[in-house]
Amino acid sequence: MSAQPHLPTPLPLTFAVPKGRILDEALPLMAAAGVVPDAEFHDKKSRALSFACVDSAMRIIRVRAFDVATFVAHGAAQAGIVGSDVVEEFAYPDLYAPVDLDIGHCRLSVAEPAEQAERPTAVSHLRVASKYPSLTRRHFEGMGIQAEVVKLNGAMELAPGLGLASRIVDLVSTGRTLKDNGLVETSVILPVTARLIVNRAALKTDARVAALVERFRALVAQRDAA
Ligand SMILES: Nc1ncnc2c1ncn2[C@@H]1O[C@H](COP(=O)(O)OP(=O)(O)OP(=O)(O)O)[C@@H](O)[C@H]1O
Ligand SMILES: O=P(O)(O)OC[C@H]1O[C@H](OP(=O)(O)OP(=O)(O)O)[C@H](O)[C@@H]1O
Repeated sequence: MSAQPHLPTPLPLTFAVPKGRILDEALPLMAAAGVVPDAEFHDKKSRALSFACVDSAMRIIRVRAFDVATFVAHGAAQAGIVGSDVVEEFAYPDLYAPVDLDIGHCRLSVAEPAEQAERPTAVSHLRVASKYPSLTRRHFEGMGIQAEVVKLNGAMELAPGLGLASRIVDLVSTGRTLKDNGLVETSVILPVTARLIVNRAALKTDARVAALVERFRALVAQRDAA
């Protein structure tokens, strides 16, 4: 009898998720698609960032939302879940977002102080505070305005009152944060939902990635039909 050829064990498929607010809505969908992290993932005291899965051929990494896209675009993770705001901001050519998961609904909007919005003036240049420099520049360019973006990572709403910028571009959900900081939404740049994202090369070369996309696709179709 001839010996079986020794085939290398494939590395676990790495699935990246953001650590914050999308996660609660994403976990049930992931579970239905067979992406189930082990108990340590839910242990608040654990400082681990990478977790085994019930399916030992997978692992989950938990990173910041913007970094989910970076890990997947560079092939360090093969798939993940992230908001379309992040997908559009980076526009990585190697990142493909094949499934709209219809969770994590919000919008990327321009906002400014209420009293300023009441007296609009024509301008050719603006200073805008945002975590989204690329989307911000593109939006204002489309209006013939050159936007100088002051990059902030949070608490954007403080910028106009403190003279850092005349406007902000930030995510809005209930509108409460804008209201409580004396700002009004003046235009919507992008409606946002969470997407399943995959690395394009991995999709072509790893059948497990294509199978994962099909499972998420089927789940979303099933939910839409219900
Ligand atoms: N009201 C909201 N504010 C911010 N993000 C929202 C909101 N509603 C939905 N989202 C989605 O959640 C994403 C942020 O996800 P999450 O909070 O999981 O990330 P995070 O890694 O904790 O973020 P950060 O890096 O800012 O700490 C946004 O990119 C967006 O797609
Ligand atoms: O319209 P709302 O329902 O008020 O939500 C919008 C707020 O939520 C997000 O901040 P988040 O709470 O994620 O904190 P962050 O400033 O750390 O991003 C976003 O940046 C807004 O500040």
